[in-house]
Amino acid sequence: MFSRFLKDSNQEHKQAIVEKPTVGELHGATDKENDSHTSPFSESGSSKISQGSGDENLPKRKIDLYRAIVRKIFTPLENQEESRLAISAPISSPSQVSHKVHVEYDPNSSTGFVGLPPHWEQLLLNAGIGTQEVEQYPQEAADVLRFHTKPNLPPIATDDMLSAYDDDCTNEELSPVCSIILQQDPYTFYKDLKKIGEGASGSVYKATSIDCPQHRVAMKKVKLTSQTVHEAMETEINMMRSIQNDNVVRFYEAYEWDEHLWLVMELLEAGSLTDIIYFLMEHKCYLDEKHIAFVCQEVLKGLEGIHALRRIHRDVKSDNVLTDFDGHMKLADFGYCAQISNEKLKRTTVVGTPYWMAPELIRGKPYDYKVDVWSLGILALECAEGEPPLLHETPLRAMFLITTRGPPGLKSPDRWSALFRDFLQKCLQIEPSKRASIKELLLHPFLKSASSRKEMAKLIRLCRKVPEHVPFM
Ligand SMILES: Nc1ncnc2c1ncn2[C@@H]1O[C@H](COP(=O)(O)OP(=O)(O)OP(=O)(O)O)[C@@H](O)[C@H]1O
Repeated sequence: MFSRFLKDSNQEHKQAIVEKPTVGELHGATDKENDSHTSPFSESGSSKISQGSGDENLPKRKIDLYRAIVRKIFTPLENQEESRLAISAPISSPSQVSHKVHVEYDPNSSTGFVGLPPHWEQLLLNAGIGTQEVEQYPQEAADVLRFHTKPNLPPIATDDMLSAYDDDCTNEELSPVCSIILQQDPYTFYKDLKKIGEGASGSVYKATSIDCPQHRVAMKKVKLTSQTVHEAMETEINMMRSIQNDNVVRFYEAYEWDEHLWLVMELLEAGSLTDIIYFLMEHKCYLDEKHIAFVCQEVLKGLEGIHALRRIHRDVKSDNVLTDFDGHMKLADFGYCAQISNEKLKRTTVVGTPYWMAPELIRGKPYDYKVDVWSLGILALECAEGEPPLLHETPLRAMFLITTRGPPGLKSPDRWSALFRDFLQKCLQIEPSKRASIKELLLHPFLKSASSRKEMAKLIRLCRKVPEHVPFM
């Protein structure tokens, strides 16, 4: 879901995380002192390393930057003749970057160097990634640039890395998706459409079945502007319809009509977890640990169902956790979901927000189910602090920091239980093999502190201003 990304880019909710009362203290809370807003990563917070030069320093800074890149990213070519070749795009994958892009120093050129793709230079500068950082982490800089400029997701890990779910895998063949897309006008079956959300690809409406008025649904309407859009929707439909899990939004049917595709699904009328988190932030409040444990438990159960089908969600974040007024939490948005058995992923769509992304994904390494575990850890931090780490950074710099710093953590760890800290630490391991599996996390003692669904429903109703005794219609 891109809506928040757009909002974030516009800096609309750039507020420092403050020490806030818990949900239990929502009423009558006293203001507490703000945390100093340090980087959630190690001591060298981003503010300390960002290159703060003004415009007057730009030419020098640019040349320094190029020099760093020439020296470190593009390994010197042994063949002198070859190294004299200037500009030879296109940009290749990072592992071959030195073979495809040759750069040489030219004191007569306005910038100092030739051969560096200009948009790379501009991207680094705009993102505030400084010379020293590039020098220190040349390969990471190359990786994030490659990912940012050519955001094909890296290949999924090969089968021998995926033993975790082999036994209970039910990777059944699905009927072709086109056979379940009805070529009919959805208005024949649904009425009272009311817009409830807007996504990157279209709008989402709630609606009522004409035949069965108790049956209320959510309908995502996407304009079929190209074959790519059609294929992306087919992927989403295919993923959704194959997963029957209480913690995954249910797919009902799809219609193709009048150059639009309509995806009809279960209605989660209380909106996204982001809405709950934002409401609490507006009231200088955050989720209690028991509510965070509940969220983690529900997301883990959803992921367990997805992974059992050898699929990876790849976009776990609060925007994609939908809620209802009975306290249910379900994973939504399968636009990025991937089927493990596909040896090479063919997606070419621009990748969404990077703040929840696992380091191996950004670095273009083969990856597996553990990317969802990392994102769950970021989601838990988001619940605790109102937003994911690095949200104040540009996406490119955030990606760079995710790959170069140690795992993110809580801003004020002392305020949280040892069990929660341990849970986070198990999710947020840089090395995927050291990261806990979904099964291990489902057994983690932190989840024993989870609130009941009823308590969660109470909080959701409070945040959405729906009285407890009123059944929601
Ligand atoms: N099943 C649903 N029930 C209730 N609300 C929903 C449902 N699905 C989506 N929404 C709401 O509609 C909004 C947009 O959803 P959508 O999935 O289109 O977002 P997106 O991920 O940004 O878009 P896209 O998939 O096109 O990238 C969500 O933020 C959510 O609040």
